[in-house]
Amino acid sequence: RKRLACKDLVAATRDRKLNTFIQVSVVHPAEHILTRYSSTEIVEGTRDPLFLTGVTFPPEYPIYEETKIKLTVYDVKDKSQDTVSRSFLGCTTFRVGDLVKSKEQQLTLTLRTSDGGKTVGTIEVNLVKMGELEDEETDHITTDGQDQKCALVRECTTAEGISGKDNLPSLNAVLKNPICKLYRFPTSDNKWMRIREQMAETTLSFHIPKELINLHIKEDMRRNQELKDLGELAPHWDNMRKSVIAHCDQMLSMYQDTLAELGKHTGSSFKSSCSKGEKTLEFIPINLHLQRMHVHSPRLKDALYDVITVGAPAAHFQGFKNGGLRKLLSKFEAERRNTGYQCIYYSPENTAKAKEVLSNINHLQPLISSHADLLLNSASQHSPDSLKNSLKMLSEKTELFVHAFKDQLVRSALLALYTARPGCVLKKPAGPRNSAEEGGDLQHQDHPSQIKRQDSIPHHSEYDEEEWDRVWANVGKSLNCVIAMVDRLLEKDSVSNIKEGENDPSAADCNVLHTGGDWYEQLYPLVITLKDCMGEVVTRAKQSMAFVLLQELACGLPQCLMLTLRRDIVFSQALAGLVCGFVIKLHTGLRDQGFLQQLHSVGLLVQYEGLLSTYSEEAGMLEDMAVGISDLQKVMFKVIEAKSEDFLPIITGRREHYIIEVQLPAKMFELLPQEIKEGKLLRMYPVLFNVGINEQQTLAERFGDTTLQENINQENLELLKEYYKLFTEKMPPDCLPHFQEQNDLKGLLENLHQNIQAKKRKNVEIMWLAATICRKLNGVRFTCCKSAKDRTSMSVTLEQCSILRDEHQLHKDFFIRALDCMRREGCRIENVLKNVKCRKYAFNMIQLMAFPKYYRPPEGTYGKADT
Ligand SMILES: O=P(O)(O)O[C@H]1[C@H](O)[C@@H](O)[C@H](O)[C@H](O)[C@@H]1OP(=O)(O)O
Repeated sequence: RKRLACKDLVAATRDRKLNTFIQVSVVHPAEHILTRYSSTEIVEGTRDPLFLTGVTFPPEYPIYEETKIKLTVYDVKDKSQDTVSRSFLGCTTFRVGDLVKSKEQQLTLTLRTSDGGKTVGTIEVNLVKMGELEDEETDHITTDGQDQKCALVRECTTAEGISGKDNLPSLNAVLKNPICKLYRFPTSDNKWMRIREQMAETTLSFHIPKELINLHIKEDMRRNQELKDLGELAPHWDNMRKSVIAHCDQMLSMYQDTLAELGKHTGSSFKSSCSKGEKTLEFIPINLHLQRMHVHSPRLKDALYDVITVGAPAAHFQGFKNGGLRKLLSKFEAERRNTGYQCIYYSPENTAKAKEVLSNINHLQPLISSHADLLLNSASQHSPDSLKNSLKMLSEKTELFVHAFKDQLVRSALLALYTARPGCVLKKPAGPRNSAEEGGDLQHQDHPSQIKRQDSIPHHSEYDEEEWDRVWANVGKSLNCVIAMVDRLLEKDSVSNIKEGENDPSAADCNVLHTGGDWYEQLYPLVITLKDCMGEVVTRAKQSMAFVLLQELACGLPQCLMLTLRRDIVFSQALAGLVCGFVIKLHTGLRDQGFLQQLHSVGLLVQYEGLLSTYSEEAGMLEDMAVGISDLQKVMFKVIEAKSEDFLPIITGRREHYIIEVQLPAKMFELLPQEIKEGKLLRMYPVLFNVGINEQQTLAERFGDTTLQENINQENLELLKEYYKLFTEKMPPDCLPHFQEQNDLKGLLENLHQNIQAKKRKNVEIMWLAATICRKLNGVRFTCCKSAKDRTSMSVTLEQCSILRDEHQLHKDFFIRALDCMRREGCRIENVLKNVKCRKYAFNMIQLMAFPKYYRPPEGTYGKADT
């Protein structure tokens, strides 16, 4: 065991009890400058203080044998003040080399007054190691007296400290600038547990938004082109199209500008709380970090607890004057449906379908075309096996293609488009039709062709309804011709092989030369016909679907584009967090077969704890956040083997459907179950529970409205129950670590249900229950407030200490001390510093009075900070 301790502290006035802390400073050999490095917590009312907080030196920190460490002990007079008033008690200095080379790696030093004269106590210095780190080259220095203890740790704080050696490259690509803190807390049986708290930012904060914006640009450019390719339209529709394209182009250049700005960004990979409102950083999540607690307790296996902390995904630059996405989207949809516009109303489902059809076309057409070329290639090589294979692929893809258009929407949109062509005069309006059936409803104000809205889409006497069926069926027919021809060629080939083989075994080879050209020539015209027929279908279907999109855009310009932008911004922030959570979870669960099975057979639970109030602006943030999190359901993950040293995730897809490919080095990829290796898409189950805790929430409860929070919690409880149901259906009954756990989970869910129903004020029990359920279900935990700085810090530290109490036997008398230690000297105060360049949580007394008791930080750690 290795540590460092001080003893028998002397106070200026004999009868005064001491409130002490130790400040650790470093004297670099070359510079001879004293650099304040860190401090322990304050221990009150004793000359034999017991310090729980430790200090760590990152590996890149220049510490050598000649480096000197100065330990200064202070007595705190009044810590309630903004600047803690303290008086110097004594200090001592030692060389790191002396400690490292000492017997048992321990030094006992004398604490002296500043003039170097009077002895005021002693300090004992030791090196300590922690759990799994034992093998690593990490020196730990702790201070420890009979009763006075303080841990100083020299250890790794690169991602290695977070990831373990095996995971290094792929996690290193993602986690950056880690900060480590060490604590030692007593257990209820008077042993010591060691806790390493870590916090790291992630390159994904920028990488994911950039990838996403890139995809939006491509998607929107394609859509703008599709609008242009709609062909000739009657003046009414043409003007509409012009206006839509002008707006869309403007939007596109905004996305391009944002991407260019983000491209210039170098340096740190996190967006600070102060940059929330910056236009160019709109898509970047606020203050995104991994918060990890590594517990090493006697006789128990080491345990890791991760929480991703991030500011609520919200469109701060656009503001919250009119609320957030939840309200804005439903309001917009209602307006679009009810107000008369000069366009056709398609439901959101139909619009989504149109986008899906377009995306299928764009995906399948080039695929079919390349399979058709491969078929011709096989024909020219006269290779029966490869001919069969190419035909199989071609048939499969063509069937998918034909299937993609089997939709009433395409049919009705073709008619609608027909009526929008120049010179179309509708002679014989048909009887009223069900607009839902048709997939569209013409909303008319002063339409040139005199269509009345209530008439829906009328039939045009000259419109040949069957034409589409013919064009569409031609694809199938021409594929059948190709199949028949291939069959014939193969049949002929085998017959001639037998005949020629009977005469001369080498004749089969000659056959290639004689008939190779034949195969190609005979198939070529049929393949061209297939491509032509497909081209015909593609042009029509694309135009009809683009016409549906034109309606969507035209119906609500410019709000609809602003809403898309807002949703993209919020989604981008949420996705960056999710990808970070997924990557880390995958790395930590790589050797847990149960988890991996759960991942591919059920999917991943992602639980968000929201601390936003339902009052004023934060209500708007919560509305944004709820939609952003729910939109994550559209995301699927896939794990792939990395082919290079670039391990960053790759995104493909479009707004309604994204696939994130996470890359693992070969060695780690090998550990995965076959299903995941084969590229099975992994589903996400995001849930959000919010409990406002601050003074604004008090206002909401007294004078405002809390239904937003109640509705969100209720809806998400249903989602959580669904996930649990799936989990019990798909996983073997003994998959949970403890046999009791199944029942525990049921009880916890019931308890959560009751707490949500209870409508109690600031019912933080909801958060604890939801988080516990998430941990038991192997989920990814998130904690969010406006900027993930103050309230989030209170919540994650409380969660950490509660876990230590409930799962690791933290001595109950030390619960509050441990909590205060973490808040005063832990990673989260560093997070505050990182964000606002000041070590103060941005709370005042009045605010804190409104907080639930355990969410209040210790005296002296909060106050006015310029946020
Ligand atoms: O990290 P937060 O809790 O969202 O920070 C709040 C803080 O809770 C509040 O007391 C303070 O007045 C500020 O509004 C903080 O938000 P910032 O986003 O300004 O850091």
